[in-house]
Amino acid sequence: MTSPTILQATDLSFNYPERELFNKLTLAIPAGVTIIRGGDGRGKTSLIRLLAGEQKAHSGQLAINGIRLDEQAGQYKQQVYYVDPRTEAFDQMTVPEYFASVRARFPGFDDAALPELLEGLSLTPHVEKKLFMLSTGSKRKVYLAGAFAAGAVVNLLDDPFASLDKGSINFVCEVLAQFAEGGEQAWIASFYETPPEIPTTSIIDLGD
Ligand SMILES: Nc1ncnc2c1ncn2[C@@H]1O[C@H](COP(=O)(O)OP(=O)(O)OP(=O)(O)O)[C@@H](O)[C@H]1O
Repeated sequence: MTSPTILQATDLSFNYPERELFNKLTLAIPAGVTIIRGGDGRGKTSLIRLLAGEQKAHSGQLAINGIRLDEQAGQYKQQVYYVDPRTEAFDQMTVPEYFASVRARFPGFDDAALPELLEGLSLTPHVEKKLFMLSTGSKRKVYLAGAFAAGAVVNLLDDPFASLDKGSINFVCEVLAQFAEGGEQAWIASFYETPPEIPTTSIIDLGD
């Protein structure tokens, strides 16, 4: 059975002045887990930012469940969970305050999932800290926990294993494996190599 398309990209073109990245790229991303794989500098981060609506394509169209970014940007972005791992925008929030900000954006936020997510990602000792006090890995784990709880239609995870301990990587694999089993959410994660532990619905290969 083929899953219905959640995110449709049509004829997407995007280049940096000295680097051609995407030329009329068309993608039909279904529910489940889609891996963006590619070597250094192949454009994984750029593609994630384009799909999130954070980076404007030079031409082409994006739509989530028929809602087009160029026509209804607000409604398109309301369906997307994406956090730039380098952002300092949430640094002054505690972990619960960060989750409250995610809850405010996504009506399907799953409060009941939080204790298991915090435990599985070894975040429990850090919950009262502000984000700027956390290590790079712990901060990334807070953003991942936010994604897993948010209930967004489209979830974009840029290199979700980066800076994570082995136990947390295993936990991320387990959670993504659950999301791979259908549902109505698209999980789009970039990796240098396709992780064999995660059952994938589709692969976008940007080459080596
Ligand atoms: N703001 C920018 N201006 C110009 N070139 C850029 C910019 N951002 C990225 N690039 C270049 O575009 C290419 C793609 O970058 P991108 O970060 O999307 O790739 P990536 O696959 O995520 O790479 P990596 O795995 O190394 O993070 C790289 O060659 C990078 O140097």
